[in-house]
Amino acid sequence: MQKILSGNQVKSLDQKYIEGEGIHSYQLMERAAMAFCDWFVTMVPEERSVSVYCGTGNNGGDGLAIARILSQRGYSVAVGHIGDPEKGSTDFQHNLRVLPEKLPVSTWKNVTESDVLIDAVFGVGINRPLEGDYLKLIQYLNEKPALKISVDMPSGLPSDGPLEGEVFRADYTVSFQFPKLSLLAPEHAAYAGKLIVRSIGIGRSYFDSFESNRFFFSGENLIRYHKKFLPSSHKGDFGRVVLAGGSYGKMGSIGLSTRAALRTGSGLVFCHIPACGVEIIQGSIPEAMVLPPGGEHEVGDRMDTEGIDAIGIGPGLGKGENAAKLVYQVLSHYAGPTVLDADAINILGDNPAWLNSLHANAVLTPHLKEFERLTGIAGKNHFHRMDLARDFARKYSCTLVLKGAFTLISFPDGQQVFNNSGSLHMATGGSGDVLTGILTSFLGQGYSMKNAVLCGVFHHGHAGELAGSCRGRGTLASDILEKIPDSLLHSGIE
Ligand SMILES: NC(=O)C1=CN([C@@H]2O[C@H](COP(=O)(O)OP(=O)(O)OC[C@H]3O[C@@H](n4cnc5c(N)ncnc54)[C@H](OP(=O)(O)O)[C@@H]3O)[C@@H](O)[C@H]2O)[C@@H](O)CC1
Ligand SMILES: [K+]
Repeated sequence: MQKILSGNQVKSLDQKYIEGEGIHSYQLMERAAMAFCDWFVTMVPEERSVSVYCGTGNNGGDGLAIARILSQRGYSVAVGHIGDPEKGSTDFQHNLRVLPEKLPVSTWKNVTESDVLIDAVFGVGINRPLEGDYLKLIQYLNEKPALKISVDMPSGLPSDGPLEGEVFRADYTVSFQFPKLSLLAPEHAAYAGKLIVRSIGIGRSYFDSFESNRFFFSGENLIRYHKKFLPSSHKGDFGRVVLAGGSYGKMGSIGLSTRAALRTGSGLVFCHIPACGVEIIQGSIPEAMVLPPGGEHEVGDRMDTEGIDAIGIGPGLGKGENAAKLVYQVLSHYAGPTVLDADAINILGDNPAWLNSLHANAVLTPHLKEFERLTGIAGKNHFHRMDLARDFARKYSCTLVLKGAFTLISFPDGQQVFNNSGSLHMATGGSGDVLTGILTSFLGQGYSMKNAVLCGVFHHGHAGELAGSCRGRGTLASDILEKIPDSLLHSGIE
């Protein structure tokens, strides 16, 4: 996992690395520019004209190096600068000196129209809202219909906090080494565009001395977090799990969780559902078993948890009297791994005193709205929500999975992990029910909470990407769960 540092820490990290490796700072800048260009050439055909807009700090220095490399690779490139080049940073000036003579350089106002705009005005050094000429430049660029790409950060966006004022609206942001925190906030997605993270070769050991409890997870070494099974393993070893939920008219949700648990490899999957759902579930999922139903249209108010390895509760549950009693029973009488989702979370929000029954084996999977109902606090922005999520997991010693683009996992020890898998096509009804089934399955198979959640959230997103690449906007939650086995196989999990 990659540690996320603040914008202020970036400078010291770079300094430490440069000293540690005995290289010059312009060499690190060259690597950043090279990483950008290696990605760029896979995206943009050579016939497209390119303008690079450069500030006079190191972000602008990156921009100049990018302009040089792209021109060497056959693109027609122009540079537009803003600010006084004479007062530019040392590495900006170095890159200005080594620009090829044929490459046109002028103030930004004199650059002609081109197909692609590269924004290298400000990176992590931004420390106040844009004004004057800088504001005019960004407003002018935002009006252009060209393909827009930001270097490290969209100019105007602070690296670790909410935006104030105008920001460059990128289609893509190529961020170096790790994503800067504010690129992960949903409210900044319209400025960051699609996030690309490229390594500039700074080894993990250089991050050790920097304080940060936030990490970015792209599924690297995923196999390490998975449990190994033996050829002699039998279905009991793969866990006995219960998915509890469903109500009249909402049986599909618990069906999706159940199928997802089966596709994730659970040995035995039981459903605790109302009587009205028995035929539906048994007819559609022959591999699942149904526990004796409690109510006609609603779940029973308790269930037998003897010999059960994990419980997932909430999808389609409703908020009736039995449903609430069942949530209470599971929380207060079952100490095993428990996934609480959807209406189970809403019920907890209505009964805040029950939160004290949460425990280290419990994981909650709210989306933003459910999280708001759970805490009773409407986060001011995503930075506030990140803190609220961290504090919630610490306070109740549980794990919290805040769903969305870059799903945020908060562990009881204060660590937070942003997940990098997933696609926009997962914003469809039932997608969350699939996650509940996956998490319940891994927990039932005996994974630790941390490993179950990292693997579960990653594969859920990856299965969503695979489904989205076949079905696009027509992706259904059932398409996502059908791709779980492919995602597992892709990571080398048999
Ligand atoms: N070796 C490295 O460090 C590497 C760094 N790399 C690259 O460097 C980038 C960071 O570079 P940077 O630190 O020079 O900051 P940058 O964002 O270019 O800003 C420059 C200056 O602008 C000023 N300023 C701020 N806000 C302003 C405003 N609203 N309006 C007007 N001026 C404003 C402020 O100076 P001030 O005015 O406060 O004195 C600030 O210092 C990083 O994102 C990555 O792209 C990579 O090459 C890898 C190696
Ligand atoms: K930039």
